[in-house]
Amino acid sequence: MLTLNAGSSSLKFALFVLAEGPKGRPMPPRLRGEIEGLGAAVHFSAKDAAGTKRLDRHYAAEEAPADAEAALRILLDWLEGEVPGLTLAAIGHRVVHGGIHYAAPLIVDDKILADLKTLEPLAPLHQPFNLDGIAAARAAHPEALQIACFDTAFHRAHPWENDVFALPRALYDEGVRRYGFHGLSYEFITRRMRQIAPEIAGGRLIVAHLGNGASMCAIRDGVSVGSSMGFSALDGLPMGTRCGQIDPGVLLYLMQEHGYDAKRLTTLLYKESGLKGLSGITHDMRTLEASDDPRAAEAIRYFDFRIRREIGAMAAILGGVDGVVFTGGIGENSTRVRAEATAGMDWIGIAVDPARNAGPEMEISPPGAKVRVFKVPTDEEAMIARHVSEVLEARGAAA
Ligand SMILES: Nc1ncnc2c1ncn2[C@@H]1O[C@H](COP(=O)(O)OP(=O)(O)O)[C@@H](O)[C@H]1O
Ligand SMILES: CC(=O)OP(=O)(O)O
Ligand SMILES: [Mg+2]
Repeated sequence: MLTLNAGSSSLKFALFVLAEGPKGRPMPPRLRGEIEGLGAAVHFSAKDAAGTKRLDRHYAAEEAPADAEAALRILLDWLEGEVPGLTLAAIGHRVVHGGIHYAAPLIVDDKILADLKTLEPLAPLHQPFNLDGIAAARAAHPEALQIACFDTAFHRAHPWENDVFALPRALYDEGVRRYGFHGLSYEFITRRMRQIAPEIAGGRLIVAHLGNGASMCAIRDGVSVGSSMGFSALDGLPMGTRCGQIDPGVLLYLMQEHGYDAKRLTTLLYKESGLKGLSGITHDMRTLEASDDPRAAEAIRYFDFRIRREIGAMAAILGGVDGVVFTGGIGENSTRVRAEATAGMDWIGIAVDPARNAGPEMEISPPGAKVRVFKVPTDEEAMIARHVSEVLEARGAAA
């Protein structure tokens, strides 16, 4: 089984060997890796099950894949060389938007693919690549089932007040709702917290998935009750190139005074804003942290401020907080962001211990803290693999 996870700056994958027998859960991945830094400094790395590097390639700008589609072609070619004659039972895809109709993982046929295409305008940085990925994977591996796992699924049980915008009802009925994304990551973290901190895993958790796309989720008793992302993957926190929450009056102003149309607005909001727009340098947090340009520091300052603000909002949704979890490329790796995004939050019991924050342990709050704070690596690939196994098992049981 192969899993594919096209993010806005990366293509992550894992290749699993399915265990024998009808209850065969996937073994640890035989190969896993990512093509990351798309749009910046592209790097393709892969490891085998023993953790041995199989590939570690940095691309020069002129030969680098420009987007997830080009990255997928490189990945499929490389896999073919690595495992000649590879046959796959299933390819599990992260599909960012499932709309109103799709939540549970499912086998994709032409009708479903066409339905999912209608959601492309709601997630232009992801959905087209996710769906082109399904088509390309099907062409390369016609023997495999293509199984879609939706980023919106984990949030579908949102209470009504977190599912609506205060717009006329007909728009809600049409599907203009606050879906929320990064659901595979939140689902993984929810399960992982049962192992790491079972005492609070069923309590009130605030999870910050901070990658090139960034969102936060309020989780009570393992269920999403609030999300910072909404109808599209634009709302909430600022991101690599996306604006995050914005006054809709700004959009009206740009249309009226600057003649912006939908295409121009899409480019502005999805590709030119966020950390990239504010810094004028790059969307990439590593590069911003290494820069001494004051605009880089300002962009990070705004990012951290919005996380603090959202932590306050999530705590209000939950009526208090037992644990805060940082995950995603930035959440897992940036000591600075974790420190600054929790600075001055002692009033709510949230604090990060500087030595623990910089160290290898997952728990980073001071010993005995009222609110426990963690950095936990996410694994969307493992979550996709689990869902794919379940679909295959159900199919086997039905046959
Ligand atoms: N060591 C690090 N310190 C700070 N930021 C990092 C580090 N490693 C990765 N990042 C940042 O993580 C982001 C990518 O996160 P990731 O979750 O892989 O993105 P995607 O949304 O494409 O899935 C980039 O901004 C990258 O610079
Ligand atoms: C939904 C989203 O923004 O995903 P990613 O962070 O992987 O780009
Ligand atoms: Mg991602």
